[in-house]
Amino acid sequence: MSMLHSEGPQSEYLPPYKHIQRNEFSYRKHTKQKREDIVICDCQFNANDQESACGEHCLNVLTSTECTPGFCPCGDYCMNQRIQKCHYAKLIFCKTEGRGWGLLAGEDIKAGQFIIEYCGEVISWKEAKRRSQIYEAEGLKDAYIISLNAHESIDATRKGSLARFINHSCGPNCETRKWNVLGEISVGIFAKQDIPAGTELSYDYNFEWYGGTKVRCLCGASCCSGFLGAKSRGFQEATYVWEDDDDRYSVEKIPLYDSTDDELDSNFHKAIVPLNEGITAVTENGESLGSFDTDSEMLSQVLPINVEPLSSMPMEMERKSEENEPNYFYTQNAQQNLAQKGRMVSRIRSNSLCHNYQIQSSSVSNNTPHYPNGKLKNHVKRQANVKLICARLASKEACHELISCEETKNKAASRLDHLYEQIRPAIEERKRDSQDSVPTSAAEKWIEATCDKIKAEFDLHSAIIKNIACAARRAPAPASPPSEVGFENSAKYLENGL
Ligand SMILES: C[S@@+](CC[C@H](N)C(=O)[O-])C[C@H]1O[C@@H](n2cnc3c(N)ncnc32)[C@H](O)[C@@H]1O
Repeated sequence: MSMLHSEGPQSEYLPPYKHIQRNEFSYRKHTKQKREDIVICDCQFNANDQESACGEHCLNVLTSTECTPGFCPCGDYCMNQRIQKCHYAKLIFCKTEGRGWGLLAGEDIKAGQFIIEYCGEVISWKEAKRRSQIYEAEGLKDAYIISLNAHESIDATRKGSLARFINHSCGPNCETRKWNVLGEISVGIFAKQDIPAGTELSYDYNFEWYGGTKVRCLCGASCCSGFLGAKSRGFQEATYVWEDDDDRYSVEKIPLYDSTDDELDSNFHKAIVPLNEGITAVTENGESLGSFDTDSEMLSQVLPINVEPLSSMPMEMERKSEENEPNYFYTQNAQQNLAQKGRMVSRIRSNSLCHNYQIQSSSVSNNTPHYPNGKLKNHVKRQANVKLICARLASKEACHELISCEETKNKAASRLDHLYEQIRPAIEERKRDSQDSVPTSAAEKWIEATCDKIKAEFDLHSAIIKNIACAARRAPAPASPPSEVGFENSAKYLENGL
């Protein structure tokens, strides 16, 4: 691996990370795709028709599933293996003003085109929460944890692909989409619109904000919500800044950053830059600084970096380097201006919003209530605390009944979540075309599971009411166990009342 050093004050420090092009599974094994789970499409390669080899009509493409090599009838011509084969768009790595590092399109990108996979370590949701807190305590300002599904996240903080550098915008030109790739879900970054070369790439993080200092969003979009994560419920409940007639910019209580506090000592301005296959570093004059090993472990290179503030969004930049470079680092002239970034404990939700869909995971609710003035109600869906209720019930039988109802309800909820995860890629892929993209058989299963869950919730609540209400009525009488099962006669009573 060749190393380049710069002692000049014009370069800047980038915390090192390991560059990976596949998700790493640290807490569980990568799911091995079973033969019976492989769907073989009926496409046939026709040299005169580009779309024939797994284009948009391919059965697998329609369900956001990549074809499996060795099984696809189109063989090497199959165009539906972009994520697994890392068929990424050309990208330029750059320094932005106020938002740290970013990625630019290194070529014209078409609407709908796959750009790059968001790779990192696949970790459990619990671990993601734990790491977020550690990163915050360590003073890490940038958030790189993205949600993968209801139970897992991708952490690109220490290991990741170049997608980790794509910044947030409230009016983004890209979006995340989930794809089934060889038995696992992958998060791909796709263009929402045609993106000219040199434009900064961005997507809406849909931050799940749950603490830490609020960070002002510097995306520059006209529809900017003001802060990273401002649309998330956690943020709204904490600040009430998200109202219809909103005056969110006048919320004095929200601490903002003073960029002068964030300025680093200029002696420390070095670039330790991650490099991967096909990436070439260039100076602002387009002069190549060399190419680098493709399989380097810790991709840390020290490059001279000059930084220029980027004035407008989207950032149209002049390409100063040679054409036909696959990927490269772009360096710009300018003043040092370190990112005005804030600490936050947050996770980026990748496409977890279902927009107009009726189908949604059991834990998602679109019906967040508002007061008539548009202000968000502090709405927390209360869950019955069965343990607490049981602790106050004298009858073991009553406890068993409640616990069993709760188990049924939990099973129904996790079945619904599981089903939702299966159909989510199809829903999210085609969110603008309604949920017709979900196969009828899957939709039927989903409806059945939803009914089961509603019934289980109803059963639990009626069991609670039955046991508490009857017990309350009988409280003055000496305790006597019920003789028959039935609403009146099955009264299991509270020891002390609730
Ligand atoms: C996934 S990282 C993106 C890459 C990051 N800019 C870097 O230098 O590594 C996300 C972090 O970038 C910063 N960021 C991204 N978009 C931003 C925006 N629109 N406004 C302000 N900061 C932003 C925030 O610090 C955020 O936590």
